[in-house]
Amino acid sequence: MEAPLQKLQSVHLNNGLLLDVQDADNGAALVGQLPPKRTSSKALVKKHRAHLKAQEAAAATMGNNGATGSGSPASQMDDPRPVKQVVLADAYPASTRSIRDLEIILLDELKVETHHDGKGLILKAATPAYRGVGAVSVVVDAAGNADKLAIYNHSDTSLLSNLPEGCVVAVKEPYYKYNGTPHDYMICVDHPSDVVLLRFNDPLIPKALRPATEEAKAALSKSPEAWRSAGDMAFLQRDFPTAAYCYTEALETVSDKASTFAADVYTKRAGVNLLLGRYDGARDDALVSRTGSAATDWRAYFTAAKATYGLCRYPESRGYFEQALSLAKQSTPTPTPSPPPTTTTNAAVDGPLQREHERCLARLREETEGSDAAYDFPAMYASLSLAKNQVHLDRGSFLRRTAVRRSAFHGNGLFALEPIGVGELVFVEKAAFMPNQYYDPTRASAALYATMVRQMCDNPSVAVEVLQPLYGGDSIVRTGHEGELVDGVPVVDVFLAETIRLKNCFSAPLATLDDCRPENASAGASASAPRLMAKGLWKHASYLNHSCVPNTMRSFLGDVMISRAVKPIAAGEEVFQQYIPVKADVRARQAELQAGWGFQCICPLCSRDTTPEAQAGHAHRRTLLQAAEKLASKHAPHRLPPDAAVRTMERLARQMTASYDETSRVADAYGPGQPRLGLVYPTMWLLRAHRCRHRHAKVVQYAEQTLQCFGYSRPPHSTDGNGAATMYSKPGASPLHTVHVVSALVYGAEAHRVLGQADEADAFEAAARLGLRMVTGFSDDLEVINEDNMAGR
Ligand SMILES: C[S@@+](CC[C@H](N)C(=O)[O-])C[C@H]1O[C@@H](n2cnc3c(N)ncnc32)[C@H](O)[C@@H]1O
Repeated sequence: MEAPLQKLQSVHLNNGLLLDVQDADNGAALVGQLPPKRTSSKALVKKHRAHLKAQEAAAATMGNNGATGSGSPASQMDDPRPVKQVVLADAYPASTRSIRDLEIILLDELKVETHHDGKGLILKAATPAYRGVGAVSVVVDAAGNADKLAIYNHSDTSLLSNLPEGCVVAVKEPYYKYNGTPHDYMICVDHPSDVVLLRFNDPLIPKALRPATEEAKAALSKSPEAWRSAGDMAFLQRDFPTAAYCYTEALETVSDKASTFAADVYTKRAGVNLLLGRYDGARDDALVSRTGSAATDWRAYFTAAKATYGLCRYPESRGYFEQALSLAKQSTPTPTPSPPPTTTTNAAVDGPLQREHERCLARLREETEGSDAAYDFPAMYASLSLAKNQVHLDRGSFLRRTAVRRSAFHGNGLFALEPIGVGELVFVEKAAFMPNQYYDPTRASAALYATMVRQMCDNPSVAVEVLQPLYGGDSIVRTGHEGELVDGVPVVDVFLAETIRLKNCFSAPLATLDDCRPENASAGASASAPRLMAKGLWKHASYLNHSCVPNTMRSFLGDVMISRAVKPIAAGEEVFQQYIPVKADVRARQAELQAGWGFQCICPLCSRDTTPEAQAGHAHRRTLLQAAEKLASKHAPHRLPPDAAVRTMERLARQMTASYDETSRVADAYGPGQPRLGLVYPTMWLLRAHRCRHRHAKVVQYAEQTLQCFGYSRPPHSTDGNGAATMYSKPGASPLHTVHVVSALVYGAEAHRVLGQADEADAFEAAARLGLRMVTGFSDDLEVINEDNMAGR
């Protein structure tokens, strides 16, 4: 399999610099060939050491200068680790074969720009690694050949992320890359599962690569007890990856895996795995560590409960908590004789175990009840803080009202399992992955990719749940072995991870509620200063197909996505979301969907907008809209625009209305209940301009017109309190709900009240409150969208 040479880029997350842009043209002639000349081992090591020295010196100089800005060692400690940006054009699958089934070759057999299918390398790191976007070291093979090895995407929890000097690794089905300058090549490992750390006494290691020093030889003959002590030492130094490694060696070398010694080491490794976020391993180790004695087994179940809590598998976690509680009670049941008679002195039961169990029960309540009360959204909102790193909220996912089914639109979709009323929760989902990094889109994407890959490497079950089922485009190849353990590590295909990320991730503000405030709504919206958002992946929401006029709306509180119905949804009906805010111009929005997600939308809005009759008036309406936008750019509506500007905008709105009316006469388009999105902009401008001038009757007029532009009728009065829901529930209509609908309702209510029309004002206000809850996920505080709060801006 020969990959074409591509321009390869690496993105440095700390400063967004492109670090490694190569012009690969010089290497094109060498594709599939042995390199004409090899650099000697001595020269490679010398150059590498010089490079390391220069890096150290640069770091020391920056430190001495007291540099604390981005790029300084101090700031890099806090910054996310650099990450390689994978280039999908270069995609190749991860190896799914054991190193033991591959033909072992030598470095001088590697061909340039070639994936060596069916082949493997056994290599020893001859130098300490240089760490940038990956770990780069000089490696040697059994014949004494040397070359450079770069491994990317390794989790910090693995010793391989540092590629320590002296370690011996197996590289499966290696890719040999031309590095852009003459005679410069490198073995490039993108998939973390394509490289495996070998134990020093692994029979695969050729004699020439076996430990030479007395110290290393002594390590080979270390007793299980000595490995355990080494693990304890590393643990005390908080070097958890090394501790896990040592405990593993202790377990590999102990003869009786069922001994109390082994149980003790399993317990220790479970604890370390828990600290490292390797929850699958923590649970498995904890369960293996059971000895049949209640006095120790309650701890094993407690660890298993915490590990499965970390994986958000609350029913399983509750099971372990219950076992832990029951055993803990048995182990030290010392009832106190004096009152109260039922209390025990068991600190575990009364302390952390009980507390953690209750926390788990709270998650289960959220998952099953899914009510506003169970979640307490205002408390979630109040707890959010970027500065304090509080964006990951401790909450369960309420998913039971919807399920994945085959969709008539595309592949799988999400379907309602029961009727869902307007404004009700459709689902609430905690992100599977969402780094706490609110960046511009490129850096936020890189951060999400890195988080996904690391968490999947650390937890095979997570890799299976993501890499096997989620849609990743039509061209991606799956082997069916994603997440499977091969040579002790889960198969993680980083190109597949990236394409899944691309198709399924969502951008999330810290809180949608804050995004709705007029003073924030336009902030950071330009291309040169894009709005800062985190990117995350929500597994259940990944099944949502798009509609420009969807029946749900999403909002965010930290890493929790809230989905509410904006129309009544019948049992069995497909649930849709809007992937991106809908543009009035159908060609522009179709182009965006095609470019981002590869499909042509056929929702009711797009179907109508693309008929020949609708298209006939399209060019005219676009010209009118451009004129309206130009006028609005000169005169902000809330800053008392001159009369002439108001008259011009009214004329443009009339002309636009006439154009829609004309289309509506000849086709089933743009009638009542069908949005006229081109009119939204001028109508909203007029609504705000008249509000600013206190022309209340005009405000009412344009509030109603704005509602019509989105496909709604004015909210009816009702004595039973259902008027608001009625507005959003018109059968057969395909309206579009946005925060602008809420603004129109709020300003309409305000004007009605000033005009003494209390019933109308109440109806508008009730509809606004319901509408705002759907937009923000929970709040109906209309003060949030009051434009008066941004006076002077
Ligand atoms: C996040 S996935 C949605 C779930 C996907 N249908 C599945 O089978 O898992 C996004 C992909 O679904 C497809 N898709 C979403 N909405 C669509 C629509 N309205 N019409 C056609 N394809 C759609 C596109 O291929 C898009 O890249």
